Amino acid sequence: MTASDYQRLAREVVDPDVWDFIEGGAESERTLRANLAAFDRFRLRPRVLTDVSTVDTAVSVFGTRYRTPVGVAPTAYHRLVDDEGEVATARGAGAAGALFVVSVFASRTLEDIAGAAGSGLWLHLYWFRRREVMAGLVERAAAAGFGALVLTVDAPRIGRRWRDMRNGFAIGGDVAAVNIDAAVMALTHHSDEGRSAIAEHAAESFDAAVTWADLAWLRQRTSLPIVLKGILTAEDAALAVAHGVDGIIVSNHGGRQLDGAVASLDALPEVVDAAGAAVPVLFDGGVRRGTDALTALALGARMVLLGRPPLWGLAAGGADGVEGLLRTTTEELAHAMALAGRPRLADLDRSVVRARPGDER
Ligand SMILES: Cc1cc2nc3c(=O)[nH]c(=O)nc-3n(C[C@H](O)[C@H](O)[C@H](O)COP(=O)(O)O)c2cc1C
Ligand SMILES: O=C(O)C(=O)c1ccccc1
Repeated sequence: MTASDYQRLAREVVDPDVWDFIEGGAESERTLRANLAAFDRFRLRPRVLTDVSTVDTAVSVFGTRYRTPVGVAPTAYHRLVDDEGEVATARGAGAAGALFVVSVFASRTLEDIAGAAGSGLWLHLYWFRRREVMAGLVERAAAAGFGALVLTVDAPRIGRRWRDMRNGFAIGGDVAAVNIDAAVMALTHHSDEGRSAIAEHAAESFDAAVTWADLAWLRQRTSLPIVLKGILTAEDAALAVAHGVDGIIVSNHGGRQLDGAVASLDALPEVVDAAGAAVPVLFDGGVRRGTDALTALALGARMVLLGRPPLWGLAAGGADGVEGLLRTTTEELAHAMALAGRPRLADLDRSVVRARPGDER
């Protein structure tokens, strides 16, 4: 009935090393915990007698309408938890009318995923040293009907995730990043205790030298909207707008990158203020309930994305599990909107929330 029910069911069926990979964060996992705790420092200010007989959760981004502002964040290798992988996720998200951001490390082809999608898909990219690999992906994404590109900018290298390093975590069996040249991917399958194959692969293949100026290269290659994922400061939000990006995702990568980084929710207001009305600001990190989504939307997010919860849904029940997880969270949001006296997303603004008494800054 709730995300935590899916989490409990998923834990029973997922391999323990894969579970650590999904659930874990970087280093002391302080930012991972902070993402969740941040929501508890806000309280809601309900209004009454506003006619909440119908509640509308529909939202448009880049000209596409979604039935819910709760979408799926990019997460790698869905076949680790379900044989159909991203194809099942796409079916589930489509049935819920939700956005699905497909990871460049998806374990099904972009074309198969697009064939199963019933709602919008965006493609996430890391900046690879081999730019021809990126160029090829950008072309395929456009041909397959993806609606935007999401460039993740908080991972010039992969965070130190002690759980994965202790486990010698590697992508095993017949799971693979099938959209990327096998030669680029070889390292990902080599398991060695004390090291994470994913981190080693990234060190080889990601270009840590990219800067704002390089965005022009990507801009030149596509007419798709470009969204930067992993912005946590007003300074970088202003630079993003100045460099012509079309959207921003406030994110600390689910606490998997810079440990000690600000909780995602705490970064949201300054990014929204710096971006102004210029570009949509989306949000991820720690959203587990409808009231969490309501809080982030009230602080200015156009949409909220879920990282781990859809993987719980997928592991627990395939496409139906993803759909159920998204529907449940959306119903919780609609319920909270009704009880808060704000039946439309356009009614959500900062007057919906206040700091918990004792936590005023
Ligand atoms: C298993 C897993 C894999 C992920 N893979 C990617 C990825 O390939 N690219 C990316 O930008 N973010 C990736 N992320 C981060 C998510 O997109 C998202 O930022 C984060 O999970 C949101 O936090 P939440 O899990 O608290 O909802 C991954 C997260 C998890 C848990
Ligand atoms: O981005 C991540 O969090 C992540 O886990 C990952 C997965 C595969 C390749 C690179 C990073």
